[in-house]
Amino acid sequence: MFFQDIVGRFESEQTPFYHYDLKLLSQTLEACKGAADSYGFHVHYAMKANFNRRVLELIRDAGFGADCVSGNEVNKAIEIGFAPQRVVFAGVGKSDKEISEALSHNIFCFNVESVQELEVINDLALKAGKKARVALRINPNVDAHTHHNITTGLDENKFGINQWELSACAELLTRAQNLWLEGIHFHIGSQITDMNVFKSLCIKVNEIKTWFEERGFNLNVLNVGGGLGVDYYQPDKNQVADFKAYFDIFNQFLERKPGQEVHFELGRALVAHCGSLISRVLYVKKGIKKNFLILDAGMTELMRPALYQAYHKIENISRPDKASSERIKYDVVGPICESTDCFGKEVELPDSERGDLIAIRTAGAYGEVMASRYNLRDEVRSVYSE
Ligand SMILES: Cc1ncc(COP(=O)(O)O)c(C=O)c1O
Ligand SMILES: N[C@@H](CCCC[NH3+])C(=O)O
Repeated sequence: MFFQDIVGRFESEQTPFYHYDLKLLSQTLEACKGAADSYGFHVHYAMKANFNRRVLELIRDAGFGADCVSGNEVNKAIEIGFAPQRVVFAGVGKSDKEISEALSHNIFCFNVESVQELEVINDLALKAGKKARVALRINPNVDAHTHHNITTGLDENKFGINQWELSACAELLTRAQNLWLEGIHFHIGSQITDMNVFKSLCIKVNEIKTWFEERGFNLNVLNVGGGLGVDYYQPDKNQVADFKAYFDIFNQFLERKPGQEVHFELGRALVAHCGSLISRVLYVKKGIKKNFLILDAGMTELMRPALYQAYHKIENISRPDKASSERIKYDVVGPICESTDCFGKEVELPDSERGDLIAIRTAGAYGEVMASRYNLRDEVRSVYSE
């Protein structure tokens, strides 16, 4: 059992808290970096997945760049010590203030999501007396075959520049004095587990890259975004994602010229498994139709189940011995005043009692960062093991 060695230490901690296994994080980073390096690929960590300081420091030290989606993320990446030339800034609604600040940091590149944004960055760069490096985030209309709410690369999505606007971009780039085109950028969605999706993406990227090159544009960078999924059902079996298989697809199907760099923006696959939300059973309610385990953590600490009906494995880590004996079905819920505040329905667990510690697994990505103070909850704490 994953927590066997440390559950004693958790007893004295005030719950709920996020637990980060920094050793597992390091192993994951090493596996990813090794696989990427073997093809000469560059990975920018998608900070939106988790911007916990300790997590970021390890990622910085492992040699990753940072992919940011707000001015505050850019500032934090710089403050933590990511080199500005390894920082990229995407986002469909960058404010003038955010753009100007990022320009002042001399970040590597803006991933630009509309024709109008290109104009604005050009104007702001002119005012700042700079040349802004940009990549065009293009919406490739490739279906990521993931949850509808985390799909980003279809025509119906707000993200990226539509393909019918490419001529307008090309025209603008030819006359804009303060823009420098670095490359093209794509991100089609998250929690993608079907590798054929990435193959389809490569085919589309090749097509769009050719379109630009035929018009005389030189693309230094092909940025294919992130999206690699993890196994939420068997976190112990598949603790480290198969980065080799993932990068293999791009090595095989993406056409790149000598000197052309391939960039990735992985978030979830790097940090999901190292984090768990640890909570305590406050009450056990045995009903006629249902049994409820009421925890001291709720959707305010981990929003994914309420937002996407996402599955997270739930374990009673105070009672590992009973795993093979009688199990009871519980709806595992939080204290928040919302009916969707539920981590799992009909979850089979050992007969549980008030005070038991419950682990909600694979919560390192889009967990702590999406926490809220709704119901005036305390800010969620973090505990680490190395
Ligand atoms: C532009 C961009 N890049 C990278 C990511 C990271 O995605 P993931 O955590 O699925 O790897 C996201 C989030 O989906 C994103 O919007
Ligand atoms: N927040 C989402 C992923 C969205 C990624 C950002 N585009 C999740 O929890 O799965």
